[in-house]
Amino acid sequence: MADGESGANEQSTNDEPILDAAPLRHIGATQVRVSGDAERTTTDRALLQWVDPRDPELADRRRVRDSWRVLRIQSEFVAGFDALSGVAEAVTVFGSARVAPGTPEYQMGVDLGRGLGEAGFAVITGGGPGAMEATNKGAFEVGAQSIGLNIELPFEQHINPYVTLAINFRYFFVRKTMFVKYSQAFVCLPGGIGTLDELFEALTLVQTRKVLRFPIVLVGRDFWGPLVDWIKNTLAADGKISPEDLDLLTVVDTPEDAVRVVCEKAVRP
Ligand SMILES: CC(C)=CCNc1ncnc2c1ncn2[C@@H]1O[C@H](COP(=O)(O)O)[C@@H](O)[C@H]1O
Repeated sequence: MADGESGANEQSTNDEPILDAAPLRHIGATQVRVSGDAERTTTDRALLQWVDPRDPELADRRRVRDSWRVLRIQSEFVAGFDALSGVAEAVTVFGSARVAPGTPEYQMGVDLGRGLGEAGFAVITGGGPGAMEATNKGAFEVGAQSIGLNIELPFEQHINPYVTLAINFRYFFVRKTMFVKYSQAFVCLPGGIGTLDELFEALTLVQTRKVLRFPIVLVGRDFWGPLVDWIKNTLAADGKISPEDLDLLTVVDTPEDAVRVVCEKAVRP
């Protein structure tokens, strides 16, 4: 039987509640499911698992499971909408999971969270460590709503302790919808593949005008400059994007500048 399609594996992730939306009141509280099994499956993995359709038993099992899976996906959307419906003005911040506390990059996240919080925004992050934690910390310290949209991962994962509203998602694509739907702007701190994925998803939505007037701010000119140069000198020069698409990104040097750009460009009620 293919990994991720076994009843035992399904059991291990699906007995748990889909999400915990109750506010966390204390630093140190966590609401995320953890597992000591480093190789446990995840719901996303089970969904995307390839199954040999020439094996009639497996193919049949997949057909039935995938049909029912739709209801689980639906319930995750419903629960996410429900938990976040009261969020008024928010900014989503992306950034590396690997930034260590005490470093200048971590401090940049803290300053960004503080600045956004002081400007009246709730802050939404992926709820994980590194830049996510730093940003939630800054928001938390100034009493702003500090939201963490956590994702089930195949290894042990804790939501960071500075989140006041924690939501645990099984499906990446459901979680990504929430990042966009409940914020007025995206700010990207330096990051890796996860951050780039989130940045380019946002860019695509703005470029195709699925999302209107949605500033995307990149903090750290040294880090982001070469990527922006490549976008300009290769993508635009080669006609793969329009020259005006370059205006979709704003690169700044400091968290203070990022907050200023968000305040200038985001649509606020
Ligand atoms: C130590 C470690 C790898 C923990 C991973 N734990 C995570 N928890 C929550 N969101 C995450 C995590 N890893 C990646 N992401 C998502 O991808 C981005 C960071 O990925 P990266 O480090 O740039 O590529 C974040 O904005 C977040 O939304």
